Amino acid sequence: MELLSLTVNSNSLAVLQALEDGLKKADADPSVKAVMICGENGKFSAGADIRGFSSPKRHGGALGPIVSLIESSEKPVVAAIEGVALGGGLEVALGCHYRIAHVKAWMGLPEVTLGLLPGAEGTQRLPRLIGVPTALDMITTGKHIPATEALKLGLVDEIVEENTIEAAIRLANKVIGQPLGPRRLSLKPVPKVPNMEAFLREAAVKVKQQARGCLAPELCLQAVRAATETPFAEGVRRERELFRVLLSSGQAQALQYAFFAERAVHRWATPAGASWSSAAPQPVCKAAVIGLGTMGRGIVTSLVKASIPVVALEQDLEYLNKGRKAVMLLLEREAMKMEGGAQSLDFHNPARLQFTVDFDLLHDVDLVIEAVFENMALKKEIFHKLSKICKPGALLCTNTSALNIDEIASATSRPQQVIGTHFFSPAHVMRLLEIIYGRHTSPTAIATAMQLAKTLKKVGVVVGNCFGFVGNRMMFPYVQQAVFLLEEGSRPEAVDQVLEDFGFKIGPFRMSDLAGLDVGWRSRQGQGLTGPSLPAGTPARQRQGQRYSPLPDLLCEHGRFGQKTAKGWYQYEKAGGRTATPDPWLHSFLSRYRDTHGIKARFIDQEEILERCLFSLINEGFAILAEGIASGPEHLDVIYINGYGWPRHRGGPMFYASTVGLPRVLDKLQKYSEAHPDVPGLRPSAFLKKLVAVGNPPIKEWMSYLSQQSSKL
Ligand SMILES: CCCCCCCCCCCCC[C@H](O)CC(=O)SCCNC(=O)CCNC(=O)[C@H](O)C(C)(C)COP(=O)(O)OP(=O)(O)OC[C@H]1O[C@@H](n2cnc3c(N)ncnc32)[C@H](O)[C@@H]1OP(=O)(O)O
Repeated sequence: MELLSLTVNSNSLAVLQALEDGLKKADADPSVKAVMICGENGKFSAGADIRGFSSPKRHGGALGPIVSLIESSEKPVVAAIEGVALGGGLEVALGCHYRIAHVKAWMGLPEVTLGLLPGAEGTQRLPRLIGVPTALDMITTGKHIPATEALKLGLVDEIVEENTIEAAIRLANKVIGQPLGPRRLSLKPVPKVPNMEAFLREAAVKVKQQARGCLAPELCLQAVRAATETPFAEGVRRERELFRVLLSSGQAQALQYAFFAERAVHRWATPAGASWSSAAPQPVCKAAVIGLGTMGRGIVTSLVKASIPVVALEQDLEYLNKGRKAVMLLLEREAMKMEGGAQSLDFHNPARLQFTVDFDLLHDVDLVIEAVFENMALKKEIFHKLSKICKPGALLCTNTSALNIDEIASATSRPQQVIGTHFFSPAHVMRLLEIIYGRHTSPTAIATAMQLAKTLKKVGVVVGNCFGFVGNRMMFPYVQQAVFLLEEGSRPEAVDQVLEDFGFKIGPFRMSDLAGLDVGWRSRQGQGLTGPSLPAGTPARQRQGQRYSPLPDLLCEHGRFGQKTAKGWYQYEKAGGRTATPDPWLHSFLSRYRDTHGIKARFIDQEEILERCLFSLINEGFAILAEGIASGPEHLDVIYINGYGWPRHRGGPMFYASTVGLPRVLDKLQKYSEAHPDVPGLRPSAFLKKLVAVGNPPIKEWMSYLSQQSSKL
């Protein structure tokens, strides 16, 4: 026997044991001259079993000593990397003396995205191999890189287009007898960077800024710093120490929950019994987008990037030309980020992207996404037209953030093919796609929309039809509380600061200025909450017996729409400016408003701001679950992480509630509700009360406490 081949697919304990046994056997057998390590089924390894980290039987630090064992082998060890080599998988490869990869393989150390750091000596070996700046970037972002880039960085020795294993065996045979010392990464010095200390200091500031309260990137940096300051063995000790800190942090649990939640939402189901397991998607070979406003432009860009031919339609030539210019600009920018540039997207080819004002050109598309503004009458008119023009079987999607899917579907002769696809702005960037089924939507339509999400590299989450669906419905009470807090004595910058310190990318007032206050104003006018249709004599701060704040309406009446008018909850340097500055005008406006309404301003502490905003949002989440609008808390959490800037390291609002403890959430809601009896959003939901009454079960058991009958769908 000249060569021993070992397979290492997932780093389960059994695989690790087999790896150790194999290596020891190879070392002891004089007929073995070299060792090749590969994966099974075309994949090297996706790293440690993530579920193992939360298992009570977890086996701490099991992989590092095996990587050392590989490296210290007296016989050359070659890694044959196919598919992926991630996390512990790449660390195993780093212990090998040579690495050879298939051209289509991907590599990375994504532990940071799970709230951890590479815990099998990867933070010490990678900087020695590819240098500190690149290693630090890979370790603190967790990004996956293609084999071609890995070759350029020196992470692999060779890439092949054909059989990786045969190529690895050839390489192993070639290097038999060559000295192994220079191939052992633990013996290499870390390549020098001019002024390493200044480099690391600057990197630490950047990492901290980007982490927004997430611990793992900072500790990753500390581990890499140890590689630059201490001998290998000391660095490994430091890596283990930091790994243990992260492993026991709540953040790692939240991030690992988020990892599995994003995969769980693929397995969608509706209360009527339709599900991913029995529904098959229809192919989408050609699509159309109606409306080239902000949303339509992003959606067209997304489709073109996913290589789906698109017909883009506007109401007249003026709007069409404006939309075309904007789409072309977006596509040029996207193409510049891609390897093949504009050619790879081929968007100047009319077979790939066609602009028109002629509805008849939609006769052969497989899917239409209507993205006109939020006006029910207009949407119904368009859907009526579509059901006459589009071929039978074409999926008719509406991009709406709140409107009733059933009412839109009622304008067509084929409601089973009508579905809501709620994109988030900018639609070519944001990962979330909320997919809303109506009363008549077919399982095939849902499966096709989910497949579309995957093709567009988005996370599709299937939800039921109600005002605001899941995301915006939970957002309403959150924003409402934020505004009530201003009435009672707080300021926009104070509220935003608390929520940004919690980890939100942007607080509710900065968000409102960015989105435009006029959007909500139009919607409230449509609902008769403000504007000319409001009955005379309606109290300023009450609607249907409930507390209402006219503050956002008053700002709109003053022409303060946010960034676009240079004034909103903040002031900006110019119309369209991005730098929010607290506005003295707004502060005195708030004082006058309180005086007018006889409100005595009080100091509101950070705890109250956080709890009233977050717990009212969470409370709505429990109501949504109880109504069967979403099939589990993970769905709500995935929506919030990917669409609303919720800090991923807090796992989403429902996971966060589970970490705070449901009894505490309930207690606080009860307290705030007693203080504000005219605010239904603070009244604890029946489902939350039930979960507390049954003893605060773990999040994965929540749905089992809902009886079938409680679902309204
Ligand atoms: C080591 C012994 C185990 C005991 C633990 C004790 C720990 C102490 C030892 C410390 C050593 C540290 C070692 C190391 O530094 C730490 C790690 O390696 S952490 C893991 C790092 N790896 C990753 O983050 C990869 C995660 N996976 C992915 O990115 C993707 O899944 C993929 C591999 C790129 C494939 O993508 P897709 O083709 O799109 O497929 P899916 O994503 O849908 O996945 C399919 C299916 O597989 C499940 N899965 C994937 N990877 C893992 C994994 N590493 N552990 C567990 N499960 C995994 C995924 O959840 C899907 O299943 P589903 O959820 O749908 O049922």
